Amino acid sequence: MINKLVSKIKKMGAPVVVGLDPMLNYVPEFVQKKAFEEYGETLEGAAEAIWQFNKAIVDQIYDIVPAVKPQIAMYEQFGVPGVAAYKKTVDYCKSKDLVVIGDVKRGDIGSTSAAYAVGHLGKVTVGSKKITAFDEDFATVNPYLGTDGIKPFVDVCKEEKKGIFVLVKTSNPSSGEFQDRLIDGRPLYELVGEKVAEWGADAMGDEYSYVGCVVGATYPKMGEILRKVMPKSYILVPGYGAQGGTAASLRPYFNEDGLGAIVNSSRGIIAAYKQEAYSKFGPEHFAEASRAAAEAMIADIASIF
Ligand SMILES: O=C(O)c1cc(=O)[nH]c(=O)n1[C@@H]1O[C@H](COP(=O)(O)O)[C@@H](O)[C@H]1O
Repeated sequence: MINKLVSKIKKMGAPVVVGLDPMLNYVPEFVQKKAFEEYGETLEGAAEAIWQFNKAIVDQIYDIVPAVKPQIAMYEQFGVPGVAAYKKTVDYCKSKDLVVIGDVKRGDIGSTSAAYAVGHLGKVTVGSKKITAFDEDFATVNPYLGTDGIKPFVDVCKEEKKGIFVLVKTSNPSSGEFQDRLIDGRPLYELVGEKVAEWGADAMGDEYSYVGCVVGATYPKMGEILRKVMPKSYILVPGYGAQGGTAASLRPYFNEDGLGAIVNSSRGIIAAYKQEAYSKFGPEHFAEASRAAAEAMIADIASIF
């Protein structure tokens, strides 16, 4: 999948991921109303509303961006119907040939990580059959439990030719509380970065490893250092747009050839119609506003090269 991701990025000239983080209050009234008429103001109604919202946006962006990143929390908040909407979204995006990064942020003791890895990236054994469950192309993984929490994911990635993005330096304001702490004089994020390079070394695609990492757009100096620490890992860069990250600071996350990083924006794209800059679209044309915002983001990032 890393090979497919890299080739789609090259073909489209767009190192951009659209984050599908559908909060109900981003879904225009008319979409909510229709879903509630059918299913009532219920979890099923909410799940239908976010699914219809996602579908309209995906139809507008699948030909200009290589990948999407559905954030499972936004679906899980609606319980079982929400998780069904997550799976429907994953399947629909794959049918449109988008690379799907499941933002599930898993990681546990080895045996539990193995179950997460199988459920999200691999195949689960049921009697004599092996069945895919969520079947995303990539998953985000939390490294706090160390090597035995990561290895089951890497094993499944090698089997299935899928990938993971390991949290190394997150975009949020408190990320330094633990991640910047010095251990033997070196920040923890750097030590995690070295581990990512090690975990990924024997799980190589053509140019990049199946093991990528996450480094927030809000910490560009660290992005520059981490690019060198993990030369073969693709960097998933969240924090552009709504969290204040700008294209101007993103050049060091990329390699010389313009590859090596992919930048996510969620709210900035999916709720674009609520922004002044895209207000001309109005709520009825929310998905066209998302396309315009994605085009603007692609142009903004292209301008740094
Ligand atoms: O793993 C992530 O994607 C992630 C890591 C990180 O350090 N910061 C971060 O914002 N994210 C996710 O990226 C998305 C950012 O959304 P926006 O701020 O709306 O663009 C959310 O789904 C976050 O959960």
